[in-house]
This record gives sequence, structure tokens and C-alpha cells, in this order.
Amino acid sequence: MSLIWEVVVVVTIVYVLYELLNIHNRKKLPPGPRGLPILGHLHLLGKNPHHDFQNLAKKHGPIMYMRLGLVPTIVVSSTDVAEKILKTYDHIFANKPHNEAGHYLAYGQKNIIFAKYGPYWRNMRKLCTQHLLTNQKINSFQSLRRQQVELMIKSLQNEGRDNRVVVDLSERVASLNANMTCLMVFGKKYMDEDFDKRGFKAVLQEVVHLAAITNLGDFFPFLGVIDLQGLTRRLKDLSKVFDEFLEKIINEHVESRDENQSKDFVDTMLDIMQSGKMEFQFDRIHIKAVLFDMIVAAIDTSATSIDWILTELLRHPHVMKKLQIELEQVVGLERMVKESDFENLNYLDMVVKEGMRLHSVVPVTQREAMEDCVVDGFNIRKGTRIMINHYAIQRDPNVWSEPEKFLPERFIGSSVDVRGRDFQLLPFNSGRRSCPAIQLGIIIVRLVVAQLVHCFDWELPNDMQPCDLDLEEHFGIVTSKEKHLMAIPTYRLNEQ
Ligand code: HEM
Repeated sequence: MSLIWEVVVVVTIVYVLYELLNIHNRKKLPPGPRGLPILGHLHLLGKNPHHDFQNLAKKHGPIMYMRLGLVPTIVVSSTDVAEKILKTYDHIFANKPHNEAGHYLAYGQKNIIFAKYGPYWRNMRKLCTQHLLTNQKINSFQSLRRQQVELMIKSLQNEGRDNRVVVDLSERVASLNANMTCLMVFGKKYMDEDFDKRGFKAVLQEVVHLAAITNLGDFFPFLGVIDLQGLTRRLKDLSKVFDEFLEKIINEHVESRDENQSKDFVDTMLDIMQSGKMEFQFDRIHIKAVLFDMIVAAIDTSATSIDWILTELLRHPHVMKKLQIELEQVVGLERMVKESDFENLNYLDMVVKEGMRLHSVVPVTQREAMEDCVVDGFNIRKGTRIMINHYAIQRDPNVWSEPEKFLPERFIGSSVDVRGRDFQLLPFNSGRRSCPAIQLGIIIVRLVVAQLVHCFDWELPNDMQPCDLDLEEHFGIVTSKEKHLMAIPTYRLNEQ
């Protein structure tokens, strides 16, 4: 019998047993679409699962049962149910499900993002919040951020000095973020040639891509071993490249330690490791797992948020103009924006919130039930995967008027914020597993958006009209624009 038939027979037996064992549990499950044997509802998901979940929820409700392969799944699509999962029962739903990509890329889910809930995750998260992402540490990198943003502005200014040039804004913002993150985490910019022959950006993109691909091993756990899609092999190759890179960085730091220099994240973690003061095991593997998180979680999220906000500003010239007027009044045309200006830039705050609402860069977040629990009268069994569809919640017409429109003014007089207290707007998620770097994320997004809008007027190339700008999404662990944003800058500050 060929391997494929053996697999079909095994999957069928497991499925029949599974269905028999689950008959009585299904009685109290939330409503959901009809599924297929074995596949469950996997066939209903296309290239943008957050859209498919949203459409299905319109028919089946805000708490919906689906079975993805062998994995029982609850899809959450309303503010109320999200609050129950992320606040009321956060202690039950704080686990992360098994993730094949996380297993291979992050040292057996030893990083924070993929770590199972428990003492290990708690210690690692505490290390981050108490040593790496404190307000003091974030402030200590303020001049680094300013220098890097100024370098980008100067280079755009010089390129456009004599003729109108079309700039790949998505690419510029991505490079700027990669540079700011690498300087903060490793203490130096990483050029493509420092990585393997594919280059830093290409390897990072592959990490994000492989982590987002529908991996059959995540839905049929025993198929992970057989590796029908060839993903395990690619993940193993990639993890080797990443590991060599991180080893090289740590070695460089060990060899050239200078107590008088400002400390990047690697220095800080080496200090902690060598002090031996941690109450839990903390060695090179743990440093590498945290570094993996810092690169993967920081670079793409911030850059993609900025890219979407700039796209909406170019689609809505009157909003861009209004923001420029605020910047002119608060900052003036004689200088660039400083982080200390933020407290007086209310419209900027609304623009950023509205951009993050309309374009969730992490549209779906996942949890796993650690115990049986009843939510809204429905039974959620231990081990069930929870998918919170932030995309659907942030565009819910019951909560937001004209939800598909970009309207920063909707936040006038509203106290709704992005920091995890308002469940209708959670770009950084909420609860125990929310983003530990909200403060840093917001600073970077505000700074780059404000600086680009303040320093330049922007035009679309080739007589393109604002309404023609493409909003196609590319789904991934971070959901970016399918096409890069191209625009022509004209410097607008008074030259000094
Ligand atoms: C605009 C920028 C950012 C956005 C929108 C964002 C969003 C998020 C979201 C939605 C989560 C929860 C994921 C989940 O529940 O599966 C998360 C987790 C996380 N983020 Fe961020 N993030 C941003 C910036 C950053 C930065 C700059 C860092 C680090 C320097 C970072 C580090 C992390 C880590 C370590 C976690 C895992 C937390 C845990 O599981 O306990 N993020 N982020």
C-alpha cells in the first residue's frame, strides 16, 4: 500500500474514533457551519481566513464552532465575547496552541510568543518587561530612533532635490524599522551580507511566511512527522540559518564587551545570564529565543502598521492636510517632529488609532483552553483552540458607525484607546498574552508617520487617483499590503 493510502486509512480511523468520543460534547457547542469528515471546516478557509471567519460569523454568530482538521476551534467575532475570553476567563485561555513553526524556529516554543502558559513563560515575560521593555530602556533609545528617522528623511530629501522621484515607501519604512530594531537589539545595523547568502530581509520574510502557512501538522498533529508539505524540512533549514546568525551576534558581544558603552538587548541579557541572579534557568538558548521574538515581533508589526496608515493618508488627502496643519501649529516648519511633541498632537493620535482599527496587522490571535469552560452558555472543552478575529471586531457595524471608512474624527471625545482596555480595538491584544511592547510600538508608529507627513508633501505617481490606491491584503502572522506603496515626496520644511 502506498504511503498516501496508509495516511488516508490512519486519518479515517482517528477521525471516526474522535467523532464517536465527541458525540455528547457537541450538544452544547456554539453554532457553526456544517463540516466535512476529516477536513472539518478547513476547506472553507481561503487566502484571507480573517475575511472567511467574518463572513461565516455573520451567519452563525459571534461565538462560532468550527473544526479545523482534528482541532476543535471557537471563532470569536464580537467585543463582548472577546472580553470574556481575554479578561473574565483570561486565566483559562492564556495558553498558546501547538505551533509547528514555533516549535522548529523558536527552540521548541521556548520564546515568549509561542511559549506554553506557565512558570517558564511567566519568567521570560517578566525578564522582558523588567529589563528590556521598561520605559527607561525605551527612552534610552530615543536618540537612536531620532538619528535613524532623520537619516531616512535626509536621504529622501536629497534624492528628490533636483527631480521628482517615485519612492517605494513600503520598502523605506521596512528598512528604517529593521535598522532601528537591530540597533536596539544587537547594537548595530545588520546588512544583508551579514546573514546567509539569501540576505537578512529575505530570511526574515521566509520566517513570517512559513509561520503563517497552513501547516497540516498544526491541524493533524501526527502528520507533522510525515511532513507531507515539506514544511518541516524548510523550517529546520531556516532555524539553522537563524541560529548561526544569533550565535554570531552573541559571540561578537561576548568578545567586545565595553562597560562604558550603552547597552543593547544582547548586552543586557548577557549581564543577566552572567550575574547568575535569575531564579530560573537562563542560558544562551533562552537569549536566542528572546532575540528571535524581538526581531520577528518588532520589525514587521511596526513597519506594516505605518505602511497601512500612510496608505490611508494618501487615499484621504484632506486627512493628510489636516494632520500637516496640526504638525505646523505644534512643531512649526523650522524643525522636525520630536517624541516630546506627541502629547500635543491629538489628531495624530486619532489618525494612528483609526489606521490600526481599519487595518489589523495581526488580524487573528490564537489561544488554547487549559480547562473546560462555559462562555455565553456554550461549552468550551479543554484543548479547544480559540481564534479571536480582531479584524471582524474592529469592523463590527454594531460597534463602529461606517466601519469600512477611514474616519479619524470618530475618536473625537472618545476615550477608546489601543492599550488593551477597550475590547473593540485591540491591535496589541489584551490580557496576559498581550503585547509587552505597546509603548514602544506606539512611539515608533507615531514618530515615523508624523515625520514623513510633516517633512514632505506626497503625490501619487502616474496620475493615479487616491481612490485607485490598492488595499489588497497579504495574510500572514503579520498582514501586510499586497502591493508596495509608491509615492513622490516634495520636501516642505524651511531649509536651514
Ligand atoms: C505596532 C507594533 C506592534 C503591534 C501592532 C504588536 C502586536 C502584538 C500582538 C497583537 C500580540 C499578541 C499576539 C497573540 O496574542 O498571539 C503581540 C505579542 C507580542 N509582541 Fe507585539 N506588537 C508590536 C510591536 C512589538 C515590539 C516592538 C516588540 C518587541 C520589541 C513586540 C514584542 C511582542 C512579544 C514578545 C509578544 C508576545 C507576548 C506574549 O505572548 O506574552 N511587539 N504583539
